[in-house]
Amino acid sequence: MSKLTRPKIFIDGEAGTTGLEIKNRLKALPVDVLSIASEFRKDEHARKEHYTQADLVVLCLPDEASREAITLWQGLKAEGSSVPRILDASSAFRTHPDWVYGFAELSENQAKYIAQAPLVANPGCYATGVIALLAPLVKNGLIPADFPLHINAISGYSGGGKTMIADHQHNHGPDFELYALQLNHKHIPEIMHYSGLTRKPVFVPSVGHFLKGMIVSIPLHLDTLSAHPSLENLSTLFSNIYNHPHNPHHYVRVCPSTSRLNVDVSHLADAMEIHVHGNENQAVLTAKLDNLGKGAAGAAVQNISLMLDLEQVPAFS
Ligand SMILES: NC(=O)C1=CN([C@@H]2O[C@H](COP(=O)(O)OP(=O)(O)OC[C@H]3O[C@@H](n4cnc5c(N)ncnc54)[C@H](OP(=O)(O)O)[C@@H]3O)[C@@H](O)[C@H]2O)C=CC1
Ligand SMILES: CC(=O)N[C@@H](CCC(=O)OP(=O)(O)O)C(=O)O
Repeated sequence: MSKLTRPKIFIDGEAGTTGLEIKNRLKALPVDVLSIASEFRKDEHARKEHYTQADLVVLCLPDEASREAITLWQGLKAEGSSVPRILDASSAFRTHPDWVYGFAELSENQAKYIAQAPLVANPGCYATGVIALLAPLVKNGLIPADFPLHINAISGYSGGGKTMIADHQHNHGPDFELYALQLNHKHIPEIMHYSGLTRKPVFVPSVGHFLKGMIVSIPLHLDTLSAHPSLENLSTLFSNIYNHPHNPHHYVRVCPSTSRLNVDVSHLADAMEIHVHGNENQAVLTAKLDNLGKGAAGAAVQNISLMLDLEQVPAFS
C-alpha cells in the first residue's frame, strides 16, 4: 500500500468495550475507520461489504462470534473477493498455527512477523503480563519448562466487558472476587505456549470493584532454582530484553523494586511495567498494566501500526 493512501479499518464489534477503546485511539492515526449503522452491525451482508472494503478488520467480538467472522472471511476469500488482514482481540486463535501472536516484545523478530502476517491474534490481558515475566526466564534456562508455578492476578471489572461493567456499575458487583477456581482459565493455553511451559501453572485470577488496571504476580523461591539467581540478575535480564533496540517504543519497561504496588494505571498509557521484588531467597515478579491498554486496545493499536507500517506511537510521552 502506498504511504499516500490512508488505510481503511473496520472494527467488527465497535460498540463493545474493546472496540470503543480501539476506535478512540485510532483517531490519532492516519487511517479511515469504516462504520456500520448500529442497527445493521450484526447483519451478514453489511459486514461482508465492509470486510471487502477494508484493508484491516479488527475483531472485537466474543470467541464464538470471532470464529464465525473467520468463516465469513474464508468464504469471501474462496469466492475470490478481496479480503482484509485480520487482527482478532478474542482468545479464539491465539495458539492456532496459522496465526501470529501479537505480542511484539516476545522476541527480536516478533514485530517483523506481526508486520507481515495476514492473521494476527491480540494477546489476552493476563497472558501479556505473565508471558512478559516468564518467557525470558524459561528461554534463558532460569526456570525449567516443567517448573511448578503459581500465578496470581487481579483485574479491574472492565476486563469482563459490557456485562461485568453493568454488574459493577448498576449492582455494585463484589468488592473482590477470586474466579476461574477450577484452575482452567482461558489464558492458560497461550501462557504455556508462548512462555515455553510444559507443566500447567496454578493460575488464580481475581476481579475487584474498580474500572481498570491489572497486576500479575508470580512468587518464586529462588533457592529452588538451580542457578539461584539474585533479584539483580533477574532485573538485569529483563532490562536487557525490554530496553533492547528491537523494543524502541517502550510498551514494556523494567522498574525498580518496591515494597508496595497499587493498581493505579493512570500514568501508564498503553505501557506495562515489570518489577522484581523480594529478598535473597524469595522473589515476586510483577507486571502492572491497563487491561484495556497494553492488555487489549493499546496492544491492538501497536499491532495495527505494525501491520499497516504506520509510525509507531510511543507508549510513554
Ligand atoms: N475487556 C477487556 O479488557 C478485554 C477484552 N478482550 C476480548 O475482546 C473481545 C471483546 O470483548 P469486550 O469488548 O470486552 O466485550 P463486550 O461485551 O464489551 O463487547 C462485545 C461486542 O461484540 C458484539 N457482538 C457480540 N456478538 C456479535 C456478533 N455475533 N456479531 C457482531 N457483533 C457481536 C456485542 O454486541 P452487543 O452490543 O449487541 O452485545 C458487543 O458490542 C472478547 O473476545 C474479549 O474476550 C480482550 C482483552 C481484554
Ligand atoms: C475480569 C475478567 O473477567 N477478565 C477476562 C479476561 C479479559 C481478557 O483478556 O479477555 P481475552 O482473553 O478475550 O483477551 C476473563 O478472565 O475472562
